[in-house]
Amino acid sequence: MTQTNHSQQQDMLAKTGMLIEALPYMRRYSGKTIVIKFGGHAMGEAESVNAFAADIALLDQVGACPVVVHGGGPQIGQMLKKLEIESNFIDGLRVTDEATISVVEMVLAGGINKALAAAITAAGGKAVGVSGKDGNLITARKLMAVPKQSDSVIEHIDLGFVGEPDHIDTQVLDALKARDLIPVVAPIGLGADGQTYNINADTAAGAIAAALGATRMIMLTDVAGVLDGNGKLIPELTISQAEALIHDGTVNGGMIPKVETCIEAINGGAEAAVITDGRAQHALLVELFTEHGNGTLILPD
Ligand SMILES: Nc1ncnc2c1ncn2[C@@H]1O[C@H](COP(=O)(O)OP(=O)(O)O)[C@@H](O)[C@H]1O
Ligand SMILES: CC(=O)N[C@@H](CCC(=O)OP(=O)(O)O)C(=O)O
Repeated sequence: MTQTNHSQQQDMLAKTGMLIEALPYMRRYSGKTIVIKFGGHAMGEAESVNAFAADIALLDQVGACPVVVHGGGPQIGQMLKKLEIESNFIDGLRVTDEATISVVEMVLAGGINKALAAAITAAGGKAVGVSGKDGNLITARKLMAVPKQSDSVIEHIDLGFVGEPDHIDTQVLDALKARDLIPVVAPIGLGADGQTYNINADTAAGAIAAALGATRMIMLTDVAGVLDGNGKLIPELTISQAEALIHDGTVNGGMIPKVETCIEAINGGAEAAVITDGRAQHALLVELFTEHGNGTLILPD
């Protein structure tokens, strides 16, 4: 036997071992809905999109029901810059005027949504891209920014066409899932007033996970998960423990809305949520098909 054949054989044996270890977890998620939020930062280059797409196709092939909700903040920013449209964020939300909402919809629903559905399909899954405007999936209401006290005057901040989900109609998702099609959702909502709203992708994923009663909502971001005061990953948190970390300031900045969204998703009907690093290779598969996963698992109390 040549050296190459020997090492190929070793490699195959290692892969088989991994497969055998993963089998019970694959069974655990068979027929279960997994909502995955794929953020614009986690997307990075085409390579990361293709790797993510392959993981989603595999999840589908082993019998789980993945539902992808994607972001695209950095990509929207690039397009706005190209078009010389100024863009500002308040508390992590993009102030969205009329010109901006057209660009947001074009980039999310027109560009990223279709590219992601095509990548998953090319990887062997059959994905269908929709936006929250399709089949009343996300009915949105204008998001009223939390008023801030400044010199005892309450400042109301108008974010323009930024919305929050008012109602999720799961019919479109249920129909796709029933035909073994993988839904890929762009976080755009339609108001009862006919207005198109820009919705933060984390918020949209949380609302969809709650409405579907998902077994897991997995948020792929660019940190390992929720970190403690020493920067060490916390593998598991109950809702009360997560709330305490927000309260004492350990969880701050962009991690606050992420953890809050996980808590809301669980309180709304999802079984558990995970925050993990989407840049790590096969983050999704490691999370679901190994005993301890690799991020922070948030569970009900
Ligand atoms: N306790 C914490 N654990 C992990 N990240 C934290 C924590 N507190 C604040 N953060 C910050 O939150 C960021 C993640 O939020 P954000 O940048 O909004 O993610 P995304 O772009 O994926 O939506 C981290 O990069 C980190 O700087
Ligand atoms: C209201 C609001 O801020 N919407 C976001 C929607 C995209 C998003 O959330 O993308 P990431 O997950 O990549 O950040 C935006 O316009 O950037």
